[in-house]
Amino acid sequence: MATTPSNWNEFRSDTFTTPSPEMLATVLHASTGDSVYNEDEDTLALQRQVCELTGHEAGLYCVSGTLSNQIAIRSHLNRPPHSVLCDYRSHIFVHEAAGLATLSQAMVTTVIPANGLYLTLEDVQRHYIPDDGDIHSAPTRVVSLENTLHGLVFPIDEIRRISKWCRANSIAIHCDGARIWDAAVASGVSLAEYGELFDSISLCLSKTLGAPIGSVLVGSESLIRVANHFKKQNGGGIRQAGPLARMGSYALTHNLGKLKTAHEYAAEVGRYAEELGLVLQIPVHTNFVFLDPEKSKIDPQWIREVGQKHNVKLASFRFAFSFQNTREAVDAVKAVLRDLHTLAQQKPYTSTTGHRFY
Ligand SMILES: Cc1ncc(COP(=O)(O)O)c(C=O)c1O
Ligand SMILES: C[C@@H](O)[C@H](N)C(=O)O
Repeated sequence: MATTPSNWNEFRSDTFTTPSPEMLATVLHASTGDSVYNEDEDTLALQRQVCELTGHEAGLYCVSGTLSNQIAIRSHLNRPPHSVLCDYRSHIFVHEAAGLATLSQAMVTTVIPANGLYLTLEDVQRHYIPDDGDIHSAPTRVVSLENTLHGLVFPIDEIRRISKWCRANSIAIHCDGARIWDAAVASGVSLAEYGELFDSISLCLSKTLGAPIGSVLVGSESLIRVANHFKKQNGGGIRQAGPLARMGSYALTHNLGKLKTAHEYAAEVGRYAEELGLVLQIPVHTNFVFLDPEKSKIDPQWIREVGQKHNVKLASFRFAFSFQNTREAVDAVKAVLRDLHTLAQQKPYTSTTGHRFY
C-alpha cells in the first residue's frame, strides 16, 4: 500500500521532497566504484542519462545545485576582470553565498527585466559590458539564465534570441536549470531543445524530482573536464557515489511524470487566492505561488502562524508545491488563504520591512 510521504503538508520549498521507500530500496543494488576515479557505474550511467536527454557531450554529478552552478560559471571564465550578467532574482546571485565573487572573482551585472517576468535580449544588450578594451570595465563573459525562475517558464523564443546573440559575441550562456524539468513539462519544450541553446546547464535532482541529493552539470567535454577540477578543489569529489546517483536515476525515471500534479495544485491555489481578492506577485506557471504581501495587505509573519493552525508548513509568501503534497494539504492551504484574507480585511498590514524574495 502506498505510504503518505512524510512531507505531505510541506510548502516551504520543493527542496523538502523526500526519497520514497522504493527509491531507497534501489540503493541496495547500487555500484560502489570510486567516482573520483570515474569508476562508479551508476554515477557514469546517471551522467550519460542526463547527457542523452539534453544532447550535451559530458555530464558531472555534483552534490548540490550551488556547486554545479558555481563551478560551471567558473569554468567558463579565465582571468579577472570579468563579469556575469543575470536576472536580479537569480539563485546564483541571491542564494549561493557570493560564490560568484569568491570562486569566480566576478563582478555581477544584475538586471531587472523590463517586463517584470523574464530577461529579453534587449535587457541583456542594454546592460552587458562589451569587451572593447576600456580598462575601466569588467567585460561580460557569461550570461546566466534561470529556468524556471520563481516557477516562471522562460519563453523558448527569447532564450533562442539571447543564445544566438551570446554566441555571436563570444559570451558563454549558462542555465541554472534546477527546475528545468518543470519548464519542459509546462511548456512542452524538450530538454534537448533547451540543451542546444546553452553552453552549460545545471539540472537538480533534489527538488521537484524528489531525489535526496544531487545535480548534474552538462556541457562540452572540455568544459566538464575543467569543472571537475573545480569540483574536486571545492571538496565536491564523491567516493562511492553510486547509491546517491542511483536514487537520482530512479527519480528521473519514475518522478518526471508526476511534476504536473504539483503544477495543477499550484494553479488551483493561485486561482483561489485571486478569487478571494488576494494579489499574486507573478503568474503561476509551474509549482510555485508567490503572494504579494504588500498588495494583499498581509504581514508575512501571519503566514507561518496561520499555517501552523491548519497543520501546513509555510515559511513566507512563497508557496512551493510538490507531487508529494496531498489533496488534504492543498485544501488546508486554501483554508490558510481564507484566514489570511480575513486578517487583511480586519487589520490590513502595511509593510515596514525590506523586500525579500521569499
Ligand atoms: C533555482 C535554484 N538553483 C540552484 C539551487 C541550489 O541547489 P542546492 O540547494 O542543491 O545547492 C536552488 C535551491 O536549492 C534553486 O532554487
Ligand atoms: C532557498 C533556496 O536555496 C532553495 N533553492 C529554495 O528554493 O528553497
